[in-house]
Amino acid sequence: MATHTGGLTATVPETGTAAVRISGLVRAFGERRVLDGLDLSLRAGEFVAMLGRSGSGKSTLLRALAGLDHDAGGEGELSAPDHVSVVFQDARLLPWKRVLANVTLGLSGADAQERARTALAEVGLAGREDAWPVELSGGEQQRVSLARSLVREPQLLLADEPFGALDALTRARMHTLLARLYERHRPAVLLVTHDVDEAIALADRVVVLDGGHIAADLPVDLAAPRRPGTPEYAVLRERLLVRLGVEVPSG
Ligand SMILES: Nc1ncnc2c1ncn2[C@@H]1O[C@H](COP(=O)(O)OP(=O)(O)OP(=O)(O)O)[C@@H](O)[C@H]1O
Repeated sequence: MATHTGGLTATVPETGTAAVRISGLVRAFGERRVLDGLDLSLRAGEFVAMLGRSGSGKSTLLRALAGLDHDAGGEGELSAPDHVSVVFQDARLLPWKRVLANVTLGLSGADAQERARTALAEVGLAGREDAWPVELSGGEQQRVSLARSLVREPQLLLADEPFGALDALTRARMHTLLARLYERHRPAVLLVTHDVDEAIALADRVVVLDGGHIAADLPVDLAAPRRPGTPEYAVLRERLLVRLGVEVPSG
């Protein structure tokens, strides 16, 4: 199956090995080519974190992958699975629906409610099904958003700075939760983050978007648990920071 949007070709992968295949992707706003011949592939079940300076085009890429960029008339090829789910920085829950109804929204099947309850239990929110979104903390709302995504068993989970608005302690808890959910469900994940440590903690590979293309693509070959403080961790962290244009003090 293939759909065409302007010059951009979107297709469903033919094999189970590649969840995402992007080749020569161009996305321009006016004269400005935000994505400029971008190539990127994700294997099925692979967890990739994407870093990049503000305005480098990370959200633009995610929107294209999620099929949300209706004006995309760029060049290149983009191939993504049928079942894609997106988690944003804000949970985007419908305030007039209770928690369970937010998770079941758009779900079909007689067991939709039961699946939603299971997903809520997985993110630690059993018993909060009847709460209104406004009654939940930011971290709890983001957990509902994760449950809403995972109950759909996506082949590809796109996450756009999902923990960026949370405090450090809640963020650390969310890392543990996401790692556990990933192990259980095994979607391919593309996580956009500004946090180098978050990228190293969670991903199999970290890519840096710069100048409209993937400027660095580094595997995270660190033994678990990945703790800051080991020489290998420090080397990878520094390479990424340098690639992001952050001055790293020597010595
Ligand atoms: N609809 C649009 N119209 C015009 N310009 C846009 C549009 N969407 C994005 N851009 C521009 O494209 C560039 C990349 O934006 P994008 O949101 O993808 O960056 P980002 O890397 O996600 O940034 P941040 O890390 O700050 O969230 C920015 O300069 C932005 O102004």
